Amino acid sequence: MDSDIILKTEGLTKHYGGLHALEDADFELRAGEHIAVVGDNGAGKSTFVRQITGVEQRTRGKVWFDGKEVEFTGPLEAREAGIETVYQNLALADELDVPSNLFLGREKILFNLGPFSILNRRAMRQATEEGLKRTGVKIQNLDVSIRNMSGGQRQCVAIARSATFASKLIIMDEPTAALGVQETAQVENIIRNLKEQGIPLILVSHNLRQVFDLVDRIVVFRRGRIAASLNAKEVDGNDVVAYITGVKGTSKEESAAFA
Ligand SMILES: Nc1ncnc2c1ncn2[C@@H]1O[C@H](COP(=O)(O)OP(=O)(O)OP(=O)(O)O)[C@@H](O)[C@H]1O
Repeated sequence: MDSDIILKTEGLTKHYGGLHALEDADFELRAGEHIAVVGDNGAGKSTFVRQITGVEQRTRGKVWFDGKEVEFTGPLEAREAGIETVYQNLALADELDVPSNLFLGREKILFNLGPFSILNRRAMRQATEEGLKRTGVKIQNLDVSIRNMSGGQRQCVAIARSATFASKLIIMDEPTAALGVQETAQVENIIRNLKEQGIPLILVSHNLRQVFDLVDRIVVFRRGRIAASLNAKEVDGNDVVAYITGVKGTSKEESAAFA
């Protein structure tokens, strides 16, 4: 396989009983590339993400990541391999402060005494500050518990967490769907920062303005299939909408079937 390719899927398919949510998806992501995954509601975008991140087991197909064929049995395995995922509904611990949330599940240990281990809070705080600086996330007070933060601030913590640990790939599924204008801009800046650092990204988004602002390539899903893979510089919003709705990229047989 071309060593420039970070992630590749071939014939990736997921059926839920008789429902063909994802069918034969061939997808490639290259080093440093930012790709948007777009499509109508129910087109199969999130299903595609879940098969890559080990959240579900695929029906068939192959996945290669970082030069190896992979079959993650759970999300932790994908994370350990270097894939960080940010979902719209966040997995943050309400009662904990920002550093503790950033290090949830991978705490820095000062003395390893099993369940009585002593956490290295200073090292965690320092790493948190570095991570936030690197990702451009501004959080006034790191000691405040997540419960007292706005939706946007929480989302920024989740994104900072993935950006801090992301070694090889970040996947964001609708990261700004629930955010206000300012918070959306902050998340978009983090994404630009990741691009500068050369960290590849898959961004699932319904926001075409955002997509054109941020990514190199746009992959359109329609009825569980990849309908197009477009260079963002060579197309406009009308082209993308035409693929999303099936005006373009639909075979004659499919048009006839749905006529
Ligand atoms: N766990 C599941 N069990 C059964 N059907 C499912 C399951 N998850 C998704 N589906 C179905 O699979 C299809 C694809 O759903 P998916 O969530 O991947 O779409 P999507 O493109 O992410 O849509 P949205 O933009 O609305 O999030 C839909 O018809 C959905 O109802």
